[in-house]
Amino acid sequence: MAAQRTCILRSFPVSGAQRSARLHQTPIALACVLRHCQRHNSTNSDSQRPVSQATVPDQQPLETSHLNPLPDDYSRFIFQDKCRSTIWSGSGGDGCVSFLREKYVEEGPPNGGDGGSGGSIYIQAVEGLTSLHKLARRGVIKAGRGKNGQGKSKGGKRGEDVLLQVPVGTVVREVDRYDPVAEEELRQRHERMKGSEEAEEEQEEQEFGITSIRRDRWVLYPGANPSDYLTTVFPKISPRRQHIASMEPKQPISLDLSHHMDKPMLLSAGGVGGMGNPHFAHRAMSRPKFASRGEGGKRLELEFELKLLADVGLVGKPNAGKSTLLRSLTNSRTRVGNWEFTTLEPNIGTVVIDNHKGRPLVELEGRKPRTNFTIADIPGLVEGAHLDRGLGLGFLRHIERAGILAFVVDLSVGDPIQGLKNLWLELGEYQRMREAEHALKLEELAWPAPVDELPDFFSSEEAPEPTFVVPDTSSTSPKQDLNPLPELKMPPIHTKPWFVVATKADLPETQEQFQALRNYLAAVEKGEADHPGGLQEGWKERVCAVPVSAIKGEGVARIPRLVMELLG
Ligand SMILES: Nc1nc2c(ncn2[C@@H]2O[C@H](COP(=O)(O)OP(=O)(O)OP(=O)(O)O)[C@@H](O)[C@H]2O)c(=O)[nH]1
Ligand SMILES: [Mg+2]
Repeated sequence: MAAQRTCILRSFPVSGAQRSARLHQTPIALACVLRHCQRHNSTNSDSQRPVSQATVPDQQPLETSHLNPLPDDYSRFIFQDKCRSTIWSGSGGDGCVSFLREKYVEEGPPNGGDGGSGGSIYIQAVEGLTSLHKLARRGVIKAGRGKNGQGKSKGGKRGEDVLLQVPVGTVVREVDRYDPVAEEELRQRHERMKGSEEAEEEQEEQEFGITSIRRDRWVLYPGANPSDYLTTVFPKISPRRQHIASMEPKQPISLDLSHHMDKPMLLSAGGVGGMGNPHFAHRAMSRPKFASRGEGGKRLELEFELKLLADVGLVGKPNAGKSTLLRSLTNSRTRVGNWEFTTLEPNIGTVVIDNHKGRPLVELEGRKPRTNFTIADIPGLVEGAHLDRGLGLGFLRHIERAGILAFVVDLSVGDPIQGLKNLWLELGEYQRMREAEHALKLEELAWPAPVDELPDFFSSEEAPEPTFVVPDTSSTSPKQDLNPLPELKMPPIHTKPWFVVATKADLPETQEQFQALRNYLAAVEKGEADHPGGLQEGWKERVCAVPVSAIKGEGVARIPRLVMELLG
């Protein structure tokens, strides 16, 4: 076993399998990776043999090309579909204590500048990104802190904003939050509710506590003694937020970024800068020797989950030719190989239908003309994938949102009709799993929150305003982890339009198989045969099979036209 492991490490440096092993760390997945490696090694051992040789035993081996590449001719695609990040919006800079100093002006008026506000965090879903790995790598993300104000009424510089760009189809969910402004509001409210007398007593008891609170909120003139924090009479100011904070999403954050966003969206506004000493000047105190500190930045712990958003999802058994089909339709350089589980991570490709001439080939009624559409290729589904065989059903979530499903069946292996039925069976199981999951989440939500979780002072007559309710930020409560992702409004899989791509039609003795498949689909369309998934309400309006030889690029031109018809 040790020798085998060493062999994997040495002979599989391209890291596709290693990445996958990290992603799917189940024994089954690991077994698949091992199998993959063994196959990879066996391919390497007779490395000069063209890939298609095994597929076409009696024919001349096809020349290597874009559609029949060597096993090493593929682009590396780093894929990560889930990650958790901690983001900190920037704290505001402190206000400045300063006074005008000029010749003949002995005691000038205060002129301390305000602190700059902290940087905010924005999010934007953009087309073209297909993975969350860049975000995952960043770990803790911090926006810049605002600079402190300076003398001569110079305001501090704003902190740097941070923009998080994520792929379209990302779901963002809040796990935990720490908001110092909300905490301060809560503290002040608590004080008010307790009554001034009690508060005074408490103040005396907790002198040290008060000192630290005051130190957190106020800046004294340079050279002041620490005891001055107790003797100085500070005005009462309530915590402040930047105006843009009103544009933050409602808490707890749950976003479904299913469209390309032209403009970034505010996720967390930075803390507002502190006020310089001129703000506190009044008739009784014309030269205040203190300024306020900037508000602290907010911490958000967010979970990101990507569900690829493609127009068409390719579903097929391993080695059916899905990736070759993707290569023939798009410029994708996804890996192709004559062994199962060549594809271990989803791939997405764009089919350009306007020939780069700026005029769309297909105009859709009442919709913006499309110049392209996207196709997602996922790892193959083996029989019994719902029992976690092969790579399981997990990757199906990436085609869950696809508008159209394309079932890729290999005409050269077994009965294509049975193959199609098996694929539908797995889809049906996946749909059932999703429904059960959904029901479970609804059940969890229906449970009322235990009363003892609420802070004790909430039980008094005055009900708290919702904005002041801050979750317990000292630790991430396990209950919060159970919160479901926002429910995605998606039609059930079986109601989506679908068609069949019958591949490897160039191989001998595939004609009869295709005829049988075509007759079966015609019968399904007419209602003479059952839906392949045995679903009464399944979509069967215009089901058809397209014979192709993806490896030669033959017959594939019909697919974009068909997709555009179905999308319209
Ligand atoms: N003769 C012939 N061979 C094909 C055709 N399409 C694919 N192949 C071959 O079939 C093998 C598997 O192709 P892939 O595209 O990697 O299959 P896949 O469905 O992506 O496989 P997994 O990624 O393992 O799920 C490769 O050796 C291809 O060269 C075709 O139309 N004709
Ligand atoms: Mg593949």
